[in-house]
Amino acid sequence: MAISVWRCSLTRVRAMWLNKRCLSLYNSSHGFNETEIKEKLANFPGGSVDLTKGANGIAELCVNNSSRMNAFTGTMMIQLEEQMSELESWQDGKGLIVYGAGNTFCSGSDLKAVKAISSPQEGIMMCMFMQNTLTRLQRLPLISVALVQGKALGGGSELCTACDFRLMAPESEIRFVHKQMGLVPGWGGAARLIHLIGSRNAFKLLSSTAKVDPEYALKIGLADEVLNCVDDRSLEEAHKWLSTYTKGSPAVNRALKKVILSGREQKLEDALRTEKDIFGTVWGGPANLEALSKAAKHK
Ligand SMILES: CC[C@H](C(=O)O)C(=O)SCCNC(=O)CCNC(=O)[C@H](O)C(C)(C)COP(=O)(O)OP(=O)(O)OC[C@H]1O[C@@H](n2cnc3c(N)ncnc32)[C@H](O)[C@@H]1OP(=O)(O)O
Repeated sequence: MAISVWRCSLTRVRAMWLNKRCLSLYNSSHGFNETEIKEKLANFPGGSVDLTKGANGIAELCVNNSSRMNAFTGTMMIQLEEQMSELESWQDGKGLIVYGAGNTFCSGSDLKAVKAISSPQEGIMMCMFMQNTLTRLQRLPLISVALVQGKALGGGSELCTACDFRLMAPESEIRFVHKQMGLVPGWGGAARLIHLIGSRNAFKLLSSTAKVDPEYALKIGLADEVLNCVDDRSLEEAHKWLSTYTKGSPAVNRALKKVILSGREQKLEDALRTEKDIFGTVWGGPANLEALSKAAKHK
């Protein structure tokens, strides 16, 4: 009995490890040493990244370092990565809301930590670590939405581009300030921004470091909705907005996200084949059989 439990958990750990390797961009073959960068990041503590998984299949991920406008310390970067593993294996999950504590979103990486990680080699390691994590966020089998209140700056603006959708509260702003810091985005924000708003608009935002307010974000397709509320009520509003898209069973929602991801990331022929495979996982499944038994009419 004990041996079979041990074997089972070993298989689960191995599956999680393989899953993570598949979903990430960089591994040891790219010169990436995750253990080394995690040891380095652990030297910069403070704040937390808190995950709450709701019984309705919607999780909330809170970037929480309010005395520093929710800047990412080293330990928060590690926690964000760990929360991705938790969400990847959440079979009942359908949606995710990413938001910041204390009515602001996130002011990027903690400048105190960044100063201490100033060699290009270490910078690249941190960049690979965060690209891996944000790529895993983007590839979660959940519909993800960033709730931007207050400011999303630097790495914070990059974080919000890793979600499927962005909701902006009144008076909020998204700002790619990297150029003013003598940098370019490094957490994958430039590549994702181009996909979202096209290279001309992305070029303008990155080179001007302009503040993007909710109305302009909506106009260029960076935001999906401008909310009416601020404070705690905006989280409620975000739940309501997301619920329009997460109706139905977790299995169908997750399958839907997978076909969107393959269409987004793969060549057309490969995406079509993936779509066929995913279709096979829901055809004749419980949700499909239930809908057929009701002889649904879509009036
Ligand atoms: C690839 C990502 C990229 C990288 O790491 O390579 C980055 O993300 S670089 C970081 C980009 N972010 C910034 O440069 C933000 C700098 N901060 C500001 O511009 C302002 O603080 C602002 C606009 C976020 C807020 O201004 P406001 O006047 O409303 O508040 P305070 O300035 O008084 O801020 C309160 C408190 O928070 C500390 N703070 C804010 N941001 C950071 C940060 N990124 N790292 C560390 N600490 C931060 C700020 O210093 C204040 O603390 P205090 O002890 O009172 O000085």
